Amino acid sequence: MSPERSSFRHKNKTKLEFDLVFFKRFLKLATVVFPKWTSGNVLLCILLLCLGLLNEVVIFNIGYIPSKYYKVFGTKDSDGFKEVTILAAILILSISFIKSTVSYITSLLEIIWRANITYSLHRLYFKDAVYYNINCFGKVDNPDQRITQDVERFCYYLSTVFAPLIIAPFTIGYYLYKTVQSTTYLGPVGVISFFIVATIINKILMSPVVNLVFKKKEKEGNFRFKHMQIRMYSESAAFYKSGHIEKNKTNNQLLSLLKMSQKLVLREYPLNFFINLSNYFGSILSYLLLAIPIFGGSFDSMSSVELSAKISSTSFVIMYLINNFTKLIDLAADVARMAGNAHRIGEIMEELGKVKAEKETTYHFIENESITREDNAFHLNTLLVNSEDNDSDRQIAVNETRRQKAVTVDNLTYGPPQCRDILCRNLKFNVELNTNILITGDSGCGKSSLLRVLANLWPSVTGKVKYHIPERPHHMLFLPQKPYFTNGSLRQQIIFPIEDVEPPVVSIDEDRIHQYLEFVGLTNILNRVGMDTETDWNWYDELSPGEMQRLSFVRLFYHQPKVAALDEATSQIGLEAEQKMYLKCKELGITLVSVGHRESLRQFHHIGLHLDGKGAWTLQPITDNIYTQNLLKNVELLRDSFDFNPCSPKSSCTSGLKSVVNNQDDSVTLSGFCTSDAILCCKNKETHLQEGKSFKVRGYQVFRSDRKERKKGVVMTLVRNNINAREIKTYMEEAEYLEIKATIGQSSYNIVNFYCPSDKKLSLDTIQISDSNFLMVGDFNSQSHSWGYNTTDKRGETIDDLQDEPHLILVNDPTDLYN
Ligand SMILES: Nc1ncnc2c1ncn2[C@@H]1O[C@H](COP(=O)(O)OP(=O)(O)OP(=O)(O)O)[C@@H](O)[C@H]1O
Repeated sequence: MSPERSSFRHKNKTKLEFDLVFFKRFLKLATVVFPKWTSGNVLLCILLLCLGLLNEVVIFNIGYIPSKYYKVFGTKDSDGFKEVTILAAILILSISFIKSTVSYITSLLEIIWRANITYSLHRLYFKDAVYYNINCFGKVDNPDQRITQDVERFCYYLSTVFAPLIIAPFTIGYYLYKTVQSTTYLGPVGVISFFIVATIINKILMSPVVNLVFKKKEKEGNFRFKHMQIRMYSESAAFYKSGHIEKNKTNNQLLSLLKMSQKLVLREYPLNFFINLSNYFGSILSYLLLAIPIFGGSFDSMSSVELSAKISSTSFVIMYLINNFTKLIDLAADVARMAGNAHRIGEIMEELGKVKAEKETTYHFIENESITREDNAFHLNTLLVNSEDNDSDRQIAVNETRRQKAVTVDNLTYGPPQCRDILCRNLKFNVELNTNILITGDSGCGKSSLLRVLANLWPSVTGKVKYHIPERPHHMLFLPQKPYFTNGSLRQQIIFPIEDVEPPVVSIDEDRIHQYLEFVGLTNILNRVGMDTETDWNWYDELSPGEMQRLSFVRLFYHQPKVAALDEATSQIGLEAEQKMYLKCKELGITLVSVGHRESLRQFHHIGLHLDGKGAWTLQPITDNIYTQNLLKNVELLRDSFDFNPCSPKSSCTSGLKSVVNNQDDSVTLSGFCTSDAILCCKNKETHLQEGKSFKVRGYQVFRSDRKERKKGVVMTLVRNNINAREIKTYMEEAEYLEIKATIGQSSYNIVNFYCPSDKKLSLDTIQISDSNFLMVGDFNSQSHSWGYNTTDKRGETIDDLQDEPHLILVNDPTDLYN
């Protein structure tokens, strides 16, 4: 939150005064400061009260010591002198003990109160990401400063005024009684009237001070924030050589603070003037009060000696009473500062309560549902769905899933909180395990915002997000656009957001962490800082942006959540590293919801969600990923280069591309080979070749299966001569296929050339699908929405099912439907 924004938030604020609102807030704080009557805190206050009273008694007696010395000196009473000296020594010891104990208890109370208030604020602040909402959207400025500094100042001023305030009723009561005894009603009435008038004037003078203390605190926060900003982004600022601009901006913040401080001291001036006036007026008030009976003739009957004695005794108690009242008036300045701070804490407490309540009303967590395979499958290559599509059947097609659902986004409309802009309307989709989703769209269209809504950071306008998995790090983890690191050791960064155990447990995790650090290329960091060294630096200053992203991936690999939301999590690392990270996620079975602009990300995702930023969206299977494009290109090359069978039409030679590609690490290499100028392999069906009749293509090895009874011939695969290939299976019972193993570089690929005439059984169960590097090309004589037909027939369903389990990817050339 920028300082400008924080001051904007306060433009419409009502004036904060020493009024009812203050008393309400103060009472609320009192319940936090004194949670129970029996708490140690209350006992300390009682002890403080007792010591305060004792202090008054001792001071009172010390006041008599000089007169006692006069007396013993006057009578040359040496025994009396010793007694007075011993008494004086005891009183001095007592007062020293009492005063230092009072000071100790006051400081102790200050610490306890600060702890109580800060813990209470932390409880509200760190609950359900309220800290995020209050910092981004809350209506109070500088929450951090309120919690760290204003609470400290409030407790300091409270502890300063607390002891005098609790003792005052007792001492005032005692001296009132004494005054009544010696002066009848005149003394007390006069002193109380003085106090009432002084209090009213004080209240009038204090209110603007309270408001200015509040505003000064805000300016202090803004000034500190500016320095914090420079501290956090010093390198970026230095690149811009922006020292002079930042100096001006920081000086402006300082100027604004100084102006406010000036205003405050100016407003404090009349208050201090009145406090001093009250003090000195109080010192002669006793004589003014005595003047009334003296000049009124009440004491006319007394002799001058009696009158002197009367004046002496009466003025003594009145002065003591006045002194007690002026002590209270003296506190006015501190009370004003305490009130200013109390307003700031009270306000943030109220705001935290509001934000927390709002969060609780928009929280839609659903406990793990039992999910049957039947109702949870997702047709990967299902129909394209978009926000304008009102055909419920088509939408059902998308939502009709056979995979395990992790998150359901149901009719979601969202936009920035407290803002009328809508970023996306009526969004519907499921996040399903093993189906990666890529969210794309222009900058500012609401991609990250969607993740914010998924993470319950932003409320939805309508619709909801349902979680079918718990929102815990090993089920669902978010890697935000700006990587986050807490203070602490390297291990603590990796296992975050789980807390480390003290001392760190050396377990199998240790090996895993080392492995992952090595995998992402961060062993240098481990060597530099060690695993458990408590660092006192800021991780943001120590790591490069790319390293921060790599370290975030170590965190991801460590937790291995079922679902991870990655917000441009690879934007600072190269394509090769990006591929490594994504493939590792696949290996670890982490389903990804990624936000990103890079084209290279498409290959790792199955569904694309595109947002236009104006409310519209489209959800589309990603079939034009890199592999597909390369393979389709390959088909084109194949068509242009060869006509293997002069008897059959050219198109049947290549039969479009209805293949099933197993998307594993090395497929990139395979697709690379396929797109190279040389065609490495190609397949054909219905060769029209007679059994045993020789057929050669220059530069290629020919693998074919012939069948006597099929005039049209069967399947044939051609492989470049320089590739090591061998036939590993020929199947001819119902459908017919030929499987070869081709070794390219370090990798081997199983390539199945498949053909099933329409009158034959599909026989897919006879095919052994290997874990990786598996390519199946064929004509299945079947129809499915998955490859662009309007209907799905039985065979289509069977083929849809085939891809599910081993996570095959169906690649389709939509322009060649018939074949
Ligand atoms: N805290 C916020 N308060 C108000 N508006 C916000 C806030 N955060 C983001 N926005 C606005 O919401 C819109 C969507 O922001 P979002 O961060 O989702 O964009 P994005 O699509 O992820 O963009 P990019 O690709 O640049 O990261 C933007 O117009 C942005 O200004």
